[in-house]
Amino acid sequence: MKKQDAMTRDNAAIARTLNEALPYLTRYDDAIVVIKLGGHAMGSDEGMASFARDVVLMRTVGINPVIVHGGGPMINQLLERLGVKSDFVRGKRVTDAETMRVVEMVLAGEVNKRIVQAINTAGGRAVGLTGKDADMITCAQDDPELGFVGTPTEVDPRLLNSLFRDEMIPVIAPIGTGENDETFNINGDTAAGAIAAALRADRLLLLTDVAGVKDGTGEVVTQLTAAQVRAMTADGTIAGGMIPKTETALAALEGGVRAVVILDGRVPNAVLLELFTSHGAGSLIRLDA
Ligand SMILES: Nc1ncnc2c1ncn2[C@@H]1O[C@H](COP(=O)(O)OP(=O)(O)O)[C@@H](O)[C@H]1O
Ligand SMILES: CC(=O)N[C@@H](CCC(=O)OP(=O)(O)O)C(=O)O
Repeated sequence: MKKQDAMTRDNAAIARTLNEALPYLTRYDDAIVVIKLGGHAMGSDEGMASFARDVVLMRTVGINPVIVHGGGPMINQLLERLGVKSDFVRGKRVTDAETMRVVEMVLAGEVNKRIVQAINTAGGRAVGLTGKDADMITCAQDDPELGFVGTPTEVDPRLLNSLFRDEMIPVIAPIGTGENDETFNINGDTAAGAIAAALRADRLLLLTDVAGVKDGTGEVVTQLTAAQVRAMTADGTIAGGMIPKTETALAALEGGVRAVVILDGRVPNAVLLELFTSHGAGSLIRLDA
């Protein structure tokens, strides 16, 4: 095929894609979409740049995106370099005072700023925060056995709402403050769920490293009700790292989030596929059918 013909064909495909996205673009106008970006879903620099462009595109078409990130693997790397041993109990990091310092340095410093910079390079205006800023996330201690691990008891969304008015993109590290001024380490999924509930978000997207919630035969279930999730947890189909994710999903739905999607963040343009096409990319969970 001649070069000119190929270009005409590519341009036609782009135009058709934009045309087909129109119903979705109008559906999500002014919607609040909270995206949890886990450490495992944060791949190469190209992957991060592509994710950042997706987020800027969302903002450009009138969505209010909020990024809540993890960074477990990056915390592990620094702890290892410092020779600090780290254990997990039921998916949560046992966090003593020294570990907490490292967690805050890595999440609020390195990881948060990497995402902020990628979004700004892509043409957005991202603002990096932790739950400490403007007293956004107040925590109670989770289980004393876990040390400085917190469960959000109150999320104040006012700062986020003012950022939306100025079309800025909040990027939030999962760290909160305790009633006695402690610094708490929050599981990234839990923090994203609590923030989404406080915002009554239209969507909470949990980006992970599997295609979605799988049934007993290993097939991804594309639509799930809260009742189905409970049944699949009770019979052991949902296990391991998927448990905190589905628990977060149910808590967020009960807190007023309209729908939660668990999807593979490593798939290029996963967020756009989910929001703007009929090929929803993962498992959509709602309270009722
Ligand atoms: N029913 C299920 N469907 C999909 N994944 C499941 C299921 N049950 C357990 N899992 C496990 O949950 C993992 C996702 O959790 P996790 O590794 O903690 O994600 P992340 O690091 O992105 O937070 C999957 O890689 C898979 O091994
Ligand atoms: C309490 C707790 O476990 N906090 C997590 C916070 C980071 C996180 O959640 O990172 P991922 O999303 O990449 O797993 C931790 O210390 O690893």
